[in-house]
Amino acid sequence: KYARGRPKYPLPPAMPGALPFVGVLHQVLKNYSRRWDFLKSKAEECAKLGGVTHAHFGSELYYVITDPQDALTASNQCLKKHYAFDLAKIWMGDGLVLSSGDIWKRHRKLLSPAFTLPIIHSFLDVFNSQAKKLASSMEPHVGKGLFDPFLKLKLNALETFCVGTLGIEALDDVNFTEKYMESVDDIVTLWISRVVKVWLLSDVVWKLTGLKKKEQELVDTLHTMTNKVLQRKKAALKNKGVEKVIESQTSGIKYRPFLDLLLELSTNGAFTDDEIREETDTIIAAGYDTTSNQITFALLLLGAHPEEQEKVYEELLGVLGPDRDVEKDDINKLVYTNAVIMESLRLFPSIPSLFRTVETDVKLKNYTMPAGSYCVIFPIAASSVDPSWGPEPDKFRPERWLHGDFRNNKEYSAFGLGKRACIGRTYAMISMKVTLAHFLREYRVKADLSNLKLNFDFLMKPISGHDISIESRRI
Ligand code: HEM
Repeated sequence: KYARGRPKYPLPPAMPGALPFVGVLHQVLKNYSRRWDFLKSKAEECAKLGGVTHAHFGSELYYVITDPQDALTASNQCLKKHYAFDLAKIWMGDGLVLSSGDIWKRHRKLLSPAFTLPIIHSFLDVFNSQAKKLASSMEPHVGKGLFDPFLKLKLNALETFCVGTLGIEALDDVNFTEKYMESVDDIVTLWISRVVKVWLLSDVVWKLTGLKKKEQELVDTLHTMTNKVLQRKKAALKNKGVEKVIESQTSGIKYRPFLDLLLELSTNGAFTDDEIREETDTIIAAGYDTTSNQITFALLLLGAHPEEQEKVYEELLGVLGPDRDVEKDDINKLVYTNAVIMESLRLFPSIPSLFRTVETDVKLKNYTMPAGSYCVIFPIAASSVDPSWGPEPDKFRPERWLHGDFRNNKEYSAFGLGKRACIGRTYAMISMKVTLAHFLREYRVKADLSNLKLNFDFLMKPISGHDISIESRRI
């Protein structure tokens, strides 16, 4: 209490269950293996207490925010990430997700042209062929009972990235995606244990436990892999010339894949070689796990809601017929499919909370957060207890997206809020629609949500009970 000093401004209600000295530290440790249930219950309690609460984590002051207007203010005013994200700098440096201040502003401006709608439309060939590849890889499971589709979905999303966004024409190392994915999973697990088991935050302890060495080995593996890709790409561009553009067959749009654009920026001197590697690692890491995770949630929800699944199927047949690829004019016609994805993002947001540092005093509607505190913004996690989402906010009802009049910004909040909102939102939405379009025309999915268990590292993930079964639609 002494270390915390007297609060500079009146505090919002305390988060229930906080103890005088440790704040909510004991709860965080106790709920280590159920981190998502814990955070969600805190978000719901916060919503019931008016949308802003406070808690101490040791001597640190945290504001928990669920109120939509305050969430937007905090997202826009507190652009610096929480210090826990600095752990990942050893891997992603000052890539877009981790950087702040002028570096973030400059990189965001330079990278935004790579994520516009015409560029994403030009990836449709890759999205369609990858979605068909995914659907046929599921064939051996038809009629064979429950299986876990998660790994295949993840590998497929990572491969889609490599081929489409990065523009790597051939992956000669067939284990590239597996190796990359395993190393990412291992390093994230290390960091989460370091943040939650606070004694590991000491560099000395981190080194003594041997975990620092393990971390460095994983980072080296990831850097070596990205550097290899970059060198190969550079050599190819040197031979063909930087001006080379690819023409998409589906959209007819000429485009320059993400890596080519980055390398072009480096020839202009806008990015150094290190910055290019950092941004490449960042975009891959931020993109493949999120989309495959979200597709898993959408399949589980549809598997547990056969009526809604039939409505998606009917829409897909109506717009695309039984076999046709998704073309750019189809995307806006898949209204119900879109609603299903949005509803899955609302109920199971892959990134449910934004952790930020308060650098200068920030005025919310009823409270002021002092510089030096932190905020945890839940743009959507309390929606299951929020009546403004319409009837039965805790239930899967895609219809709410067809005629909902939600408060401003809400429909996008699963992709973050304000200036730092997800740069890959359009990529994610279109690639998920294409994946579902091929998968659901091929198979009828069944799932049981009652055993679903989730956990939360940097993403909210299904850890058990997410098996599905599939039957062919073609018989
Ligand atoms: C379902 C899929 C996705 C979801 C739910 C999602 C969600 C989010 C959220 C909530 C944020 C804000 C994080 C914060 O403010 O702390 C974010 C940021 C970001 N996302 Fe996504 N994302 C998805 C897919 C993608 C894809 C496909 C890409 C890349 C192609 C991507 C790249 C990024 C990047 C680079 C940032 C950092 C932006 C910045 O700080 O300026 N995301 N995402």
